[in-house]
Amino acid sequence: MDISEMTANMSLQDETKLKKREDYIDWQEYFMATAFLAAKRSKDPSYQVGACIVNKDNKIVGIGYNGMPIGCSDDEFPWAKKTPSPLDSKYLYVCHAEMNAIMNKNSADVKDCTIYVGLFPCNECAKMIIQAGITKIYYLSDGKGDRPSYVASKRMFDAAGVDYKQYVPKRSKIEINFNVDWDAMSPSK
Ligand SMILES: O=c1ccn([C@H]2C[C@H](O)[C@@H](COP(=O)(O)O)O2)c(=O)[nH]1
Ligand SMILES: [Zn+2]
Repeated sequence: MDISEMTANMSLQDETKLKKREDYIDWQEYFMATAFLAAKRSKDPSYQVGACIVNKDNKIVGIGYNGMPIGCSDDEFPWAKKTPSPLDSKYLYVCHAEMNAIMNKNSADVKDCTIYVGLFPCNECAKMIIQAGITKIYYLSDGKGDRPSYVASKRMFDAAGVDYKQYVPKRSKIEINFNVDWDAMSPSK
């Protein structure tokens, strides 16, 4: 056997020793990160909320973020909170992330699905979640939890048997780096 054959055999042995990566993101990290990525599309200057709906097969069936309805320009409709007239604040117009995720569904329905959200759902979203048949919620923050709207959400979820759990992330951030050196990733190099 010459040296080139030996080297070829060595690398073949090395190849067979290759194990799967260990630092991959798990399903929950993937779904919550997807919700957070969607939130980055939001134009709301105060709260960017994302939602990701997942079925029993771990397939994503809907994604949404808080934004103005179709045809209602992000530049023309208001983003203000406190205004003399309610017509000049965002509240009468903005579609919430959960509602958009449900409306954007790519499956016949979202029955028995799980929704991942950055912020605990408000009462209006709670109604939509219940009516859509979603049975589980993972939320990251319950930051507005003491407000009546959020107390009402919990009351409705408890009555309707919708399970809600705070998602505790394993890591504080997941980075997306578009600057990948694909050649350096090849194990044969
Ligand atoms: O369940 C919810 C609750 C709120 N949002 C969105 C709606 C708004 O764009 C912001 C909240 O703005 P505030 O001025 O802090 O009330 O968050 C949502 O998408 N889902
Ligand atoms: Zn809402």
